[in-house]
Amino acid sequence: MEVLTPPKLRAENLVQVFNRQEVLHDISFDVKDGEFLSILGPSGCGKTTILRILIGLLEPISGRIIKDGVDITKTKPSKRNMGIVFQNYALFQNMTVLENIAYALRFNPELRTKARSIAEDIIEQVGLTEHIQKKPYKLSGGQQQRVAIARTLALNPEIILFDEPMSALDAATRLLLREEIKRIQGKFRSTMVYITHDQEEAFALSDRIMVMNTGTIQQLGTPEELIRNPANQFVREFVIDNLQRKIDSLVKYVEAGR
Ligand SMILES: Nc1ncnc2c1ncn2[C@@H]1O[C@H](COP(=O)(O)OP(=O)(O)OP(=O)(O)O)[C@@H](O)[C@H]1O
Repeated sequence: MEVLTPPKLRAENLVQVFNRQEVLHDISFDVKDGEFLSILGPSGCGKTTILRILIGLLEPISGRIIKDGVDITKTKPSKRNMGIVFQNYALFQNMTVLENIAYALRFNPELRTKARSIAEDIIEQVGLTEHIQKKPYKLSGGQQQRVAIARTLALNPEIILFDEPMSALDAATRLLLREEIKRIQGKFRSTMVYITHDQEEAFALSDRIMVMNTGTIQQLGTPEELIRNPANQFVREFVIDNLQRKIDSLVKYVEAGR
């Protein structure tokens, strides 16, 4: 007999209003344990608002957040066992890489006594050992973002949320960091929710993609389902046509070099 376990995370009928404008219209979705789910959509469609509600920085006007079957809608962010990686890294510039990570651990009673060794271990795992005593401003954008990811991983959260973590980086660094995130997910098996407006990034990283526009879910499916069976005109244009244009320009570029 199949045992029904609740999803790792469930958003139920979320509604959000800013300045009397409804920006999220009855949003419901599940994230499975160990899944990499991207939320993909154009600027202003409500992606960051969903993320802020998931982590507890914002209370929805109505709707619930359920983690492992437990209602956490009113639980403080620090008690949700979730981590977040922001687009601007949010590192302390006056602290070294090691101090940045160890500092995050100081607030966790179970981890604080082992802060230094946990920090050193995680820094090694993301390949930053040679930079361990450097201040963030001495590092490239990609390296700084790896420090921010390491800091989140060090706290061993069950769920990691990413808010457009690559948007400040150049194309080559984005590719490298994308590989790094994929590797980290394979290794740590954490559940990840990743916000992006970049179709290629969502397709490269995700088990499933939730496509949004103007505060509504347009489609939620695997990359293959989206390609084979786009739910509507918006998904066709925003996702499929954009990807096709990228492929076409790549082909032209390669042919021009022959
Ligand atoms: N604190 C706020 N006060 C007023 N309006 C807000 C606030 N936060 C977001 N909004 C509005 O809510 C809508 C959704 O914003 P949100 O930041 O969630 O979109 P997004 O998809 O993450 O966009 P982007 O990719 O540009 O960050 C937008 O119209 C935005 O202007």
